[in-house]
Amino acid sequence: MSQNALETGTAEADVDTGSRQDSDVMVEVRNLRTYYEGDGLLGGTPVKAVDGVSFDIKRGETLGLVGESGCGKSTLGRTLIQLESATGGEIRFDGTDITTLSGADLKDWRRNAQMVFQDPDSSLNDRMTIGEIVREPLDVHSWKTPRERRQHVKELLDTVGLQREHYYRYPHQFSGGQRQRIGIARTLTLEPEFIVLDEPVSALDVSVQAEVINLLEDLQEEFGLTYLFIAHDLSVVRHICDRVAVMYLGNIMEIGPTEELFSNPANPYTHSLLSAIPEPDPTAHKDRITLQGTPPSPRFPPSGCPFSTRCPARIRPPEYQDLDNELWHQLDTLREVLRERDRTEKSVTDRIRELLGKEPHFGTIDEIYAELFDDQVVPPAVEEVLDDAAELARGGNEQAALDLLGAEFGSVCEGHAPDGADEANDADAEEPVEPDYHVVSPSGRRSLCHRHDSDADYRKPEHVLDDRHR
Ligand SMILES: Nc1ncnc2c1ncn2[C@@H]1O[C@H](COP(=O)(O)OP(=O)(O)OP(=O)(O)O)[C@@H](O)[C@H]1O
Repeated sequence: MSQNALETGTAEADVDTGSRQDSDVMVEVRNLRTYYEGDGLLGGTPVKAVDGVSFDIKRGETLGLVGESGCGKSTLGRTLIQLESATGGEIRFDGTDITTLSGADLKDWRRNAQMVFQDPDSSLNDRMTIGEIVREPLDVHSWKTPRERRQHVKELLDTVGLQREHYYRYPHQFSGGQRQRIGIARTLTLEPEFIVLDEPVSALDVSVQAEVINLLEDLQEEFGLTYLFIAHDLSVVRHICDRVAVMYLGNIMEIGPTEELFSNPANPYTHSLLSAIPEPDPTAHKDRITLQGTPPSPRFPPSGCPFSTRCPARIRPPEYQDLDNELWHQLDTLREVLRERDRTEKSVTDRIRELLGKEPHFGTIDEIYAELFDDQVVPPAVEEVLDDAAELARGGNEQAALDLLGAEFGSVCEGHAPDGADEANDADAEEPVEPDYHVVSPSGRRSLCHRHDSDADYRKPEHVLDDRHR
């Protein structure tokens, strides 16, 4: 935990209010979107890597960013320091919207924000000495005299636990951990205030990871740094981060103080993610939540809540409240299977197969039904819908089958994004609209889920998830 956060004590209580007046806030992100333009083969549909996120980062804190591979963590980190251009929204650093900077202003600002990469080798040129590598940003910015630059670099080598003599050596003469230290020294040359750490220890041996983490913590304290810490390893995140943002399909699903979020998650996606952490005590009872299928393509995100297609706590329509859990799960699986087939058809390979008049290698709808429902007692009302959907699918109209199943078994989760995120994700909106997250704890922790809606009488996510394992 950062010194700053410890000293401010109560500061976390208003951490997610998004108040522009809060002088402790360094970075304000509002309705940020970063899309990668599609290529011609996929009809020019952009990849919505970051799709309308809003959050603050406080000065001196470490904000963790977690989520499955491909959910947009790196893109978000890269956009925050303008290595990627935002498609829309705002990123305010100390009040200045940096998405509007260009030319000399942007170059000047870049000194304040740097990035440490997962693979130090990618940022270390093997033909340059360590001194040259670390000094390069100073040269680019014509910082002071060459002599002062050399002196500064040698001091930095000291600071990151290397030796001054290393100045004249080459990257290949160093171990992975030392190379990451070199990358960190280079990051520090221009005395940035904000650093994006993108999986900074994932590529290192476990024994070295702790050393580099300790170094990052020491540097934060010494220089008053603010970190965005992107990581897969949730135990490292729990150790180092003051707050955590949980990302799914380009959206932030939950954000709040680390310990609280880990010990009492609110969002169904956070529950799922945390349930995958191995339990140190093998006798402890813990149910792993296995999510169905793979995350949807960020080119074709689902309507409504981004997590709706895989959410184990998806809200049911009132008439199916009492349907057997297992059967409900199988109905969800059927929809996911049909969606996957639909999505797969959108791949380049299948488009080509289609053009060549070849059949995709899918099982028939009857085979899928047999696997899913042969062991189930299916009430007549459900059976009727299933029969109609099967008929449509057999006729080659799987999208119509999906629509029918969606109309019958779908719910508010698929109809609307929680709390105004529909508007937040409206790429045509002139002004950024901040999604109105539910505040789920006195600390100001926020979560994006219809089940938190106090106007509706929904059961809490954790109760629904508990039931699934009974
Ligand atoms: N330059 C690019 N052009 C097109 N699509 C991209 C580009 N970079 C990333 N993507 C896509 O954007 C989405 C988000 O990728 P990103 O790397 O930001 O995710 P991530 O959460 O950091 O993943 P990982 O944990 O695997 O690094 C993915 O679908 C990815 O394929």
